[in-house]
Amino acid sequence: MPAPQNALKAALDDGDIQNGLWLTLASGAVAEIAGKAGFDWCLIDAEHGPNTLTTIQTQLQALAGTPAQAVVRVPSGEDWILKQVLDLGVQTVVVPMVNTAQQAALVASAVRYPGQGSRGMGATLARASGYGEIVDYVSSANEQIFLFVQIESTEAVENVDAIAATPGVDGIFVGPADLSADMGFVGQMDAPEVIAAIDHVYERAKAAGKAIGTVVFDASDFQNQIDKGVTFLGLGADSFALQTSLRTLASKAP
Ligand SMILES: O=C(O)C(=O)C[C@H](O)[C@@H](O)CO
Repeated sequence: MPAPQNALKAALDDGDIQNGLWLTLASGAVAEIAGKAGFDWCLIDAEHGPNTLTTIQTQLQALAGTPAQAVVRVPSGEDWILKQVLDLGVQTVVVPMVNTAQQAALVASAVRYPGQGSRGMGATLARASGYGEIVDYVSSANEQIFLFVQIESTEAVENVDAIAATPGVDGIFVGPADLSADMGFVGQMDAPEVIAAIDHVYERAKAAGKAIGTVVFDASDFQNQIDKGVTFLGLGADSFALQTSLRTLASKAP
């Protein structure tokens, strides 16, 4: 029995648009609600969300019972955290703050087993292999991994061609908040200079044949992103609960 097929990878490899939600609340219940809502994917954010390996596992278990595919953004591209997260069973990972081709190569190596990388051997006892049930996991896992690296600094934009050309990098994810801040436009993700840099990254990622991802919080921008070639599109976050609460209060009888 081989590793489970990564349906999100298959869809992105086909160029299909995949809409998702950012999970920032580290809640299994919220992950389950979001997974049932109809998103193609739900991303467990361990960079900015208050997540531990235990909360990541809980959310993966919750999402397993829903149609949504699970994605994890790790806090950083260090091999030890990638190993632990992959052993929990996720197959699509987003790595923040990748600024050079050298960093991209190290991350690409960390997410695949020897032959294509240097991922540590431990999954035969872990959730990723069904605690040993998937006897061919190690020999089939590499091909089901989908790695997004984040371009979110001026340095990364300058290096985007080399990063995108790195073997094992499957997608290029633009972090508009961090990129704009690094460019000197803190909080101004729609500054013309920022938009121009993002458009450049999109064009170079397309030229390299890589999937393009980003996350936006303004519904009026969704189609614009898709028109530019984004297929892995975050439409918001679970912290929308606040917005829903405010709208509910605003609609109450006087
Ligand atoms: O820099 C960014 O923008 C991202 O990487 C996405 C944010 O971290 C996410 O929390 C949405 O603001």
